[in-house]
Amino acid sequence: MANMLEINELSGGYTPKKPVLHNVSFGVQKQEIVGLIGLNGAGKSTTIKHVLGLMDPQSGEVKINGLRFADNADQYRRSFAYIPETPLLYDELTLWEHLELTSVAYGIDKSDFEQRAETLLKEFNMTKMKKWYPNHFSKGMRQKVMIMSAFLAEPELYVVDEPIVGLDPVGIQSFLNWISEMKKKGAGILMSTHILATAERYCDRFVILHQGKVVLTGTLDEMRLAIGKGDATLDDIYIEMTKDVQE
Ligand SMILES: Nc1ncnc2c1ncn2[C@@H]1O[C@H](COP(=O)(O)OP(=O)(O)OP(=O)(O)O)[C@@H](O)[C@H]1O
Repeated sequence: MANMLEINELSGGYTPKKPVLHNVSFGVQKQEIVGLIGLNGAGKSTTIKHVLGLMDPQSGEVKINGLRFADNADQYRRSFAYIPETPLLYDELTLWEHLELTSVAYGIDKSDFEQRAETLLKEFNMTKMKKWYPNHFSKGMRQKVMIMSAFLAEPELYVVDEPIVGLDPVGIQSFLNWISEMKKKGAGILMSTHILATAERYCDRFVILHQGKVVLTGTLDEMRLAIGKGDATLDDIYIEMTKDVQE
């Protein structure tokens, strides 16, 4: 199956003289969750910034459905939703207004919007906070606004950076159920996380980044085969791969 998100030989970073990413290549297909994992500073967020179109590749390319950000920024942006690690909210907008803003940005019609928004508010236990402003939200509630906004858009691709840190166990379960449901409906998901036990259960494939390079990629079984340890957990594989490169 063709990749929906395609990263080809991407090198990039914050200054041209010192790239952070070196020839990174991987893809995300429809109906799969790909876990992007690596140590602090490995380059996960930098990869995500390139996918979002916030940074230009120094070489190589990033395409969503065959389109680069530079080809058509509006169309490119509308094909994905991003759930950031740190929630970014507007102090002067209520929770409901945040959701409305998302629906306008993604061109969702009013009746679809209202039905989806009410369902999400119920799922994430936020119905009674509909008219609240962000300064009354806890950290987890702020994160839920970002999550609900992304799910409201129902994009083809979800780009998710550490989504469950700060959520309570019920919120985590709602997030994981919903993301699995979106996958079943055809979405592709790129998820960066340090929570390996969850990644192992929910991701179909993994990309292990180390020092800005892809050091291993594949399903859990493919990675086990690659390191020659048939019963390795994702933790074991991760430690093995980052240890090898450090030596
Ligand atoms: N704004 C920036 N300007 C310059 N260098 C940066 C900037 N942000 C990150 N870096 C550098 O890029 C490299 C990769 O960082 P990145 O944030 O992509 O890592 P990460 O894998 O997301 O780490 P973490 O798990 O800690 O979030 C690091 O060496 C970091 O110091």
